[in-house]
Amino acid sequence: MADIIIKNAYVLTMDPDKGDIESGVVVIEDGIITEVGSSTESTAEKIIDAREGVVMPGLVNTHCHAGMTLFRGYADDMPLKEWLEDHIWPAEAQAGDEDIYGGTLVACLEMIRSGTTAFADMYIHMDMVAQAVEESGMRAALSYGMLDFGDTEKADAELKKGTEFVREWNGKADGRITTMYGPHAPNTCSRDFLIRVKEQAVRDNAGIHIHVLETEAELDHMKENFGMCSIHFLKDIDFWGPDVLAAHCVWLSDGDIRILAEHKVNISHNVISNMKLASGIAPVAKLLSAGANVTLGTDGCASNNNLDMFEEMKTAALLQKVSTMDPTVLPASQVLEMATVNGAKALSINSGMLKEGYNADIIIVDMKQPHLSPAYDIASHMVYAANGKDVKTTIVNGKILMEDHEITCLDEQSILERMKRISKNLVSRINS
Ligand SMILES: CSC[C@H]1O[C@@H](n2cnc3c(O)ncnc32)[C@H](O)[C@@H]1O
Ligand SMILES: [Zn+2]
Repeated sequence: MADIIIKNAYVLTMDPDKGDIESGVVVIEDGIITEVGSSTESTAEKIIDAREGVVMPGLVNTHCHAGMTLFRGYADDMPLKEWLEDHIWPAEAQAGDEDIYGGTLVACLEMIRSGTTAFADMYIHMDMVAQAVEESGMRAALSYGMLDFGDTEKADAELKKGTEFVREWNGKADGRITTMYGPHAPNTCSRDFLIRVKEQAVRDNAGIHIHVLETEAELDHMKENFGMCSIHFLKDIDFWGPDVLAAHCVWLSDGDIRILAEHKVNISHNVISNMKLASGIAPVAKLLSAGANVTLGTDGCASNNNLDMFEEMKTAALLQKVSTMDPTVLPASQVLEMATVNGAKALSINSGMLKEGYNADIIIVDMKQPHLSPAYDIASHMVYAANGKDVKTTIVNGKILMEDHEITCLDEQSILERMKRISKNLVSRINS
């Protein structure tokens, strides 16, 4: 007998071999999708009637700092350097284990509610982040964010912490947690440190998550100090490869785009954060044309200021169209691919499609709503008309984390109460 059968659904499989199914079923057993389309199986522990709903793969958020829900609305309307150096970093220095744990739980609630089933995170107090992810039921690729600023003692300590985290948590939570190395950026990590991180990641067979060319200031810094941009600098030290997840990638030349595509680097496009911090417009249409694996991420809550991947999809499509003055770029189907199939590939997880043998990371979107009516083209609605609040059911690894808008995996009220308490205490510590 199956664990879950979802029936009577419009199934947006994202599987190119199968396409969409008007009224089909998805069967789940032991956390894995065992059938999609039609099924001979009619009994299951749980049957979900998804009539008037769209069943699709959960969205994959490829760049996040989940604990930063703590700083949602804390420092707005300024450029990255000032935002980080004068506000966020001093505030993070005051945050402790309890704060990051509480902030990450809020992020998990927000992501589950808005249809994200997996995310890549780079942050601090990572044992607490991993504990929160384990409890939430979500899937995540976690990395401890390391900065050395050229200080060799700090570099040693940071790499030790990063390595311990990678080794301790990889494969934990029934395989839902995987780990990566997280050197912060080429302008906050020294050349030697980045070389050591790459060597360590290769030894541990782990991926690397890094911010790259987010701002023009980074480009200027790299040119002044190394005579080349971050993309060429990282190429020079043999850093690039399909194991790397590069967030932002805004300030790219055509040559940089070729390097990223040739080395099969995964790129996380963080359009809303880039717009809010006025960092610039990433050349996403060109990256996709060059064959790069472009995915979507929200970045942290302090530069977005939410974790809704539906907003990210729509904004990514619209900004590329208007900035290239070409309405044909980033059509809805391609944006959906970025948020599902491409994201799963970047995190090396067997998710992102509804297909036999894939992880049962699935969401159901409620279509019985004025803003989704009529429904000629489901992909169009998912990108241009829907939002995170339309997600009514979220399943990860075959476990229901939200059903009919009701969170089933976490105690939502107590998490929100905890956030009130910890944020108040944190701000009073920062201001004292
Ligand atoms: C050391 S953990 C990660 C580190 O990154 C900071 N951060 C958050 N958003 C951004 C961004 O857009 N660019 C660069 N760094 C960012 C976060 O506050 C943590 O300190
Ligand atoms: Zn970031």
